[in-house]
This record gives sequence, C-alpha cells and structure tokens, in this order.
Amino acid sequence: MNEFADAAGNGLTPNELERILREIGLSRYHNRHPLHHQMTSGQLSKGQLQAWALNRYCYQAVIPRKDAMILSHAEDPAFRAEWRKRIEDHDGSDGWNGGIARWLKLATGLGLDRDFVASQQGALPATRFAVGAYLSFCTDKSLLEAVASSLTELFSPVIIGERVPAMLAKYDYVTEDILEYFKPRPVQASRDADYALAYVRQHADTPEKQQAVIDALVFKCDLLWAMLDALEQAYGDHGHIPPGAFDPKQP
Ligand SMILES: O=C(O)c1cc(C(=O)O)c2c(n1)C(=O)C(=O)c1cc(C(=O)O)[nH]c1-2
Repeated sequence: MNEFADAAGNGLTPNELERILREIGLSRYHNRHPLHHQMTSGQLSKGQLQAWALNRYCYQAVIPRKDAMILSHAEDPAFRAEWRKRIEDHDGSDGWNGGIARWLKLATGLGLDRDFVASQQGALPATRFAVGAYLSFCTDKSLLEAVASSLTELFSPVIIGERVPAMLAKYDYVTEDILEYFKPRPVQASRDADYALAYVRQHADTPEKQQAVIDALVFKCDLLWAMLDALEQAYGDHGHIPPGAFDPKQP
C-alpha cells in the first residue's frame, strides 16, 4: 500500500512537506533493499557485484541526460546555472573525466570490459525500462516534479556511507581506488539535494503540487527499488538471467 497517496491532504506547511519527504526516504529508499544488505554483509559473489556495477552504469549514464531535460524546462537562468553543475559532475570537462568515467573505472576494476559496460548491451531489460522511465518522467512531467524526483539524493550519503566501508572490508579485491566514484558524491549530493529541497519547499505551494512532489519521490524510490529487485531476480541463488543479459559465467 502507498501510505503517501493522500499525504498532502488539504495542504501542508513547508516543514510538514519536508517531514513527509524524509519519511518516504526512511521507509522506501533502496538502502532497505535485501540486496543492499547482502552487499554490505559480504554475501555477494564477484559475478553479482559485476552485475550490479554493469546495470548501475545505465543509471549513471541517464542522469546527465535527464538533467539536461530539466535544464530545458527551466526558464530561470539562476536555476540553470545551479543545475548544470550536476551535468558537469557526471560528464567532467571533456566527457571522460567525471562521474561516468569513474563509474567505468569501478566496473573495470571489478573485472568487466569497459566497452561492454559502456555499450549497455548486457544490462537487464528491467534496468533499461527503469532508467528509460526516469528520463521520460523528467521529460513529460512538470519542472517541479522532475526536481522532486531527484530528492532521493537526500538519502544517498547514507547508503554510500554504508556501502563503501563495507565493500572495502568484505571483498578483498575491492580497493579504495576502484571505489573512487563515491569519494566526492556525498558532498555533491548534499549540495544538490539542499538546492532541490529548497526549490520544492518554495514552489510546492498548493495541495495538488505538494501531492505531486510526494508522488514524484515515491516514484523515484520505487524505480531504484525495482532495479535491485531485477538484479536479485536475475542473479540471485535461484535466479534466471534473461536472454542476452550479462552472464558472469560467460564473460
Ligand atoms: O549510490 C547510490 O545509491 C546513489 C543513489 C542516487 C539516488 O538516490 O538517486 C544517486 C547516486 N547514487 C548518484 O551517484 C548520483 O549521481 C545521483 C544523481 C541522482 C539524481 O536523481 O539526480 N541520483 C543519484
């Protein structure tokens, strides 16, 4: 059941809205997913970690594209000046010295072929549908809803703080160098999330807009959750790898 379906009721103060958004993170963010717990407790095989990195690349790759969609909807130059930093974080100055390149370094550090990962050919169908849905959401919905859908970043410093030390401790082939992607992320994510949250608090000024913001964050949490569900279904102990998807046993 979606307990947030009517959460805006007859209207909320900005503080009440923020409290609900944080509750959504506490109950639905992907750090509550069993696969995340298996990862942090050292239970995943190398093949399962490879599958996670390969699929998650598709998410990384769509982020600057959805942020470009958001930019195209924004009429305020000050908003665009702030939001474009997100694209620079991922693409760097030449396309290959930002977050996307660092994610490829993570994937190759786990033993995957760079071009295969970048081609996205081995990704699960469900991963492709999920990241496509994120791009469509930011294309078709209002600017306010698209900004709200980025608010999972409020919670990403928590999951990164759980993931990185655990991976270093539990998997002897994982090094700090491989996980370099995550180093700047908590600072970048806090900057981005603070801006997006202030925007949402200011612009969600009717019950309808507040409910739309709440729904956008639930949608995004569901999307991240569905990506981990798909990995578990394909690569879990009794999993079933879809035709054409990456198979760790046939590298
Ligand atoms: O490591 C993670 O679990 C995680 C989660 C999220 C997120 O919550 O959407 C992002 C990231 N990482 C991330 O690295 C990132 O650049 C990012 C951008 C966005 C976004 O929606 O705009 N989310 C996330």
